[in-house]
Amino acid sequence: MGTTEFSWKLADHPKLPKGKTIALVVLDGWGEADADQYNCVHVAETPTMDALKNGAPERWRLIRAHGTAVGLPSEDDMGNSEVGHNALGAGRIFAQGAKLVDHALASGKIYESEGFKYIQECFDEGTLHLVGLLSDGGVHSRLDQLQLLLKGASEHGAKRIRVHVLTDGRDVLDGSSVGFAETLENDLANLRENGIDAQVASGGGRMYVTMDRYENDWEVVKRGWDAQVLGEAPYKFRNVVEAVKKLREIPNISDQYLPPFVIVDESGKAVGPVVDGDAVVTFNFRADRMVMTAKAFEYKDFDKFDRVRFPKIHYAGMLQYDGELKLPHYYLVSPPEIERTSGEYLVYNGVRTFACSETVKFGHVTFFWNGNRSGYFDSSMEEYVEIPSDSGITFNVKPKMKALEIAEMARDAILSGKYQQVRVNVPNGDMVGHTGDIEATVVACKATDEAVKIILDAVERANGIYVITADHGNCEDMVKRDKKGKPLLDKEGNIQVLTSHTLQPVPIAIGGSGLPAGVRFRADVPDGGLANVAATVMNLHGLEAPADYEQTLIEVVD
Ligand SMILES: O=C(O)[C@H](O)COP(=O)(O)O
Ligand SMILES: [Mn+2]
Ligand SMILES: [Mn+2]
Repeated sequence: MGTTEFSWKLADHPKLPKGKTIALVVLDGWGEADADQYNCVHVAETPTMDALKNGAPERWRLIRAHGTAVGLPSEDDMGNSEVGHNALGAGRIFAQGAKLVDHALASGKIYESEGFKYIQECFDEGTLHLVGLLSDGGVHSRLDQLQLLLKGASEHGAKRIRVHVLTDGRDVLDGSSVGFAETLENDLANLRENGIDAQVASGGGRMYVTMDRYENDWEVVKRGWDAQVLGEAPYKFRNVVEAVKKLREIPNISDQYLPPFVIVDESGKAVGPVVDGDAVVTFNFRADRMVMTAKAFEYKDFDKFDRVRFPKIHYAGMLQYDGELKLPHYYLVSPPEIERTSGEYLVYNGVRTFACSETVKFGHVTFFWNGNRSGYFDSSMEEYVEIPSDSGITFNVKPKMKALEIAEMARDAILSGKYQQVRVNVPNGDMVGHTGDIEATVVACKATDEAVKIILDAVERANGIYVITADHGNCEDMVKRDKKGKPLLDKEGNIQVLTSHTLQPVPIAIGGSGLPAGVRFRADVPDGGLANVAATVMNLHGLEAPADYEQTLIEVVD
């Protein structure tokens, strides 16, 4: 077999010119669904997006954004930002964390990993702490994986286990945390019957405790640290089911935002603070919302908040969360090796890139886009700008978020003539969609559309090209439905609001005054998905995509 030497240099596209400015816009959580009153894209005034859809059928289409198209275990798995932006940026489909963890647990290989052996060293004398999101959402973690890990760890020598739960209600229905807590309690009771001292030790809602991302608000991580490590929290309960039920009674408190609590014994003492000699595993496989906590557990020098105590522990992540920082050092399952991403190719092929979003999505168009790698490939060729997000609020309060600021930043970057790729994420449809506030989500969709308009106007002025797409669905369907698509009602006859992502496809539109005539979507890639976008964009930059990238969505007809 002959080998050709690897080169970062890409061949020129035979028909498309180099040097065009491309605006690459990802509308977070913006899928395509049938029109009804729970489809906020439909309800909102969205003239710009409507014009793209209704204007040029050969330059607007739908692409797949969930399930196997983005490396998830099954077609029942909704898409999410991590796998979506990984696919968009890398141009290929990688088996993702959810799937890799499934395999490692099923084969037992997880227990042979260096990471597991490292935490196992603490099992004789210390406690094993498992910290993570308690739901079957499959976006950051999965309950069945936690269950297997609990069983496997006890079979591999863990004698004392403490679980620190984060309630969800964002990737799953609000209120479902009670059921997940009951299931977990039941599993831990079974372990206790088998002589393992296993209990829930602390908890809190994922958006208020521990799972912040991109350093938006370290207070969130601190609340988790205080409850999990120090055993201190404003609420104390004897068991997790009671905790979740009682805290949900607080007005305006949902699963996502439960305040931190600790479980105490009959004398009021926390049952599971983390102390010297313990092992800690963060069992989420998804990276973004574990990086900050991983730093708190791992870094000796740390100044983001006062940890009060920094116990000598053995810490491992379910996966390694940041490939560049090698964080954490120990992990139970190797993450997908997402290399040779489109961003890295571009810097070797003379394409200057500008990437921007607000804090809550900033890492999506940088870190996720580049294969879960922080930092620049080449700072002389790239500029990443983060617009600070509002913190300490739920985004239904300010549903316009920073869409306008992001669009203006993109506009200025396009008009500056300094960049050939201007890449942004507009977060509103997703971030407001997750609150379950339908009225606010309609406002979010309108704001998104206005942002797109600003960017398209700049593209026209710069004689550039636009590629408008999304990473997965969310705001286009805000109600839980039965198999026939009919909204499901709860016992009181109210609709069940869907705070999570969806299984819907997402739109992709191309155009702009700089788009050469004759460029259109091919008809022979009907199953195209997010991973086909990278080759498409490379073509629009006048480059052929690497041979192993998923095929381009476009052709040029004479
Ligand atoms: O982390 C979150 O906010 C949700 O679990 C998933 O949303 P995202 O994948 O759009 O970030
Ligand atoms: Mn997203
Ligand atoms: Mn989301």
